[in-house]
Amino acid sequence: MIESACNHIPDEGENRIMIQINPREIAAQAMMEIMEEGAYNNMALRRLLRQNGAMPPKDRAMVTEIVNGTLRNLYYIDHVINQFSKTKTEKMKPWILAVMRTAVYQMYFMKVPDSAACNEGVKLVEERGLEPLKGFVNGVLRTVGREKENIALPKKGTPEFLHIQYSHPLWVIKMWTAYFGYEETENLCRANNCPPDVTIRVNTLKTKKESLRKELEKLGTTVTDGRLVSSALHLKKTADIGRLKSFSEGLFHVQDESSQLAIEIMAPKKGEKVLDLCAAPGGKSFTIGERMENEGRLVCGDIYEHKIELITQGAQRLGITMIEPIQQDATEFNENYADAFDRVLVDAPCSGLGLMGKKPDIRLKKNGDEIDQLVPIQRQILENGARYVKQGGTLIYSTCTLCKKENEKNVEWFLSSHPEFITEDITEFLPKTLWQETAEKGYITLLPHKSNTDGFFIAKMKRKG
Ligand SMILES: C[S@@+](CC[C@H](N)C(=O)[O-])C[C@H]1O[C@@H](n2cnc3c(N)ncnc32)[C@H](O)[C@@H]1O
Repeated sequence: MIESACNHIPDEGENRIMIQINPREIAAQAMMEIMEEGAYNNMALRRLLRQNGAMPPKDRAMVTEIVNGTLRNLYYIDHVINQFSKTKTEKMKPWILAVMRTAVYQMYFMKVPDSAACNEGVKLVEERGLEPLKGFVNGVLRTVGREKENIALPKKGTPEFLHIQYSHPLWVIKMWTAYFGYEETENLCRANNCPPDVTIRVNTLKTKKESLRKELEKLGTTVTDGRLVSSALHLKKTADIGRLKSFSEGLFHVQDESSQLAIEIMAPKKGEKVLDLCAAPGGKSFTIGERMENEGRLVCGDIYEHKIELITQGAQRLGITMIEPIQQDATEFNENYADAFDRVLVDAPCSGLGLMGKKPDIRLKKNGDEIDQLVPIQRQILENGARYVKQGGTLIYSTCTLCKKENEKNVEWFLSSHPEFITEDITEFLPKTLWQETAEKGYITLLPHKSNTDGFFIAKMKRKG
């Protein structure tokens, strides 16, 4: 038999060539793809970690920490580099910039000795054939290491200070200080810079919270209860979630408590007819299906065909058979749905500014222009969604953004043009710590530093009977 390279299993003790994968190189590569090629942070990371699957867990964790941390602190890091480098960051070669940024992150935010971060950075420059720039990188990084305590920052109390100190886009800081005030904005930005827990929703169709908790704890994961919703668990020190047996068995799905709360407020019931108009990748649909005990009708639409597959796969894993995934553009009216649903969810496409803690690359990829394009789409989807609600039925509007134009203003606009809808007091669904005056008026804005969730907006409206 001819033995192929694929089925040859080496004997014990047979010499094997071990290829060392350098986690710092993988991190810099991810940064280059995210910043230069516009790759999504989580996708670039996932792909590079998969391609370098031989890396031990400790190194995988290091790559993730360097990439997420560098993105989370990018404006600050660039501010530091630009203070000590004659060539400014926008003029640097992409690889040099990726190496410098990740090295400064290690020096300033991880407990990596300056000399190690600097030497490793210089090695990465050499290995990519950029030898002539070794001296430059070495010089800037050593100065950056020496001058840690002497970083000049914009004046405290200005938007520019928050922009650099907490690495959030200046336009967002200006918008938030106008909405929430300076102090609240500072607290919000600070909370966005703390690496978030992984939050999951227990699949109540398949298991109980306590038995899942025990299973996860056995693997060394630290598990704590949700703060807003009883079916939520927070996980720390968890391995790659997707590889857990409990995940493949469909005992939970990953979902922030803000999204779980939106469905608590929606309060779907067993046997009802429910429509989720912007459903992919399916998180809220899954929670709805579980709450409905898999009985009734649950139509889940999204405009993108490839995303429909995510809903189908997730529902299969979780054992939610009632879900009817469908590709459709929610801005177009569907006559078949008119007055047909007890509850309709419009979890609208939005600017995502509430996700800056979890997805730090959002800070770097938006400039605010998209907001004016999103508002008419959100309104059109709301307009159609309203027509699908039965008399006496419920309409939920939610977004994962902190932007009045997309949130409160849209609800105000909707109510002013739809006298057949009224808002519903949602206080009963909120823990006391989250009570806000607006809850009585039917809506709530979740701020990460107050609710320990993503930034999120939920409004509940009822069609008069
Ligand atoms: C905020 S995400 C929804 C998240 C989802 N509800 C969940 O909990 O997993 C918004 C979704 O709206 C979809 N979308 C954007 N424009 C749409 C449209 N015109 N019609 C339907 N879906 C749309 C996007 O593809 C995206 O998946």
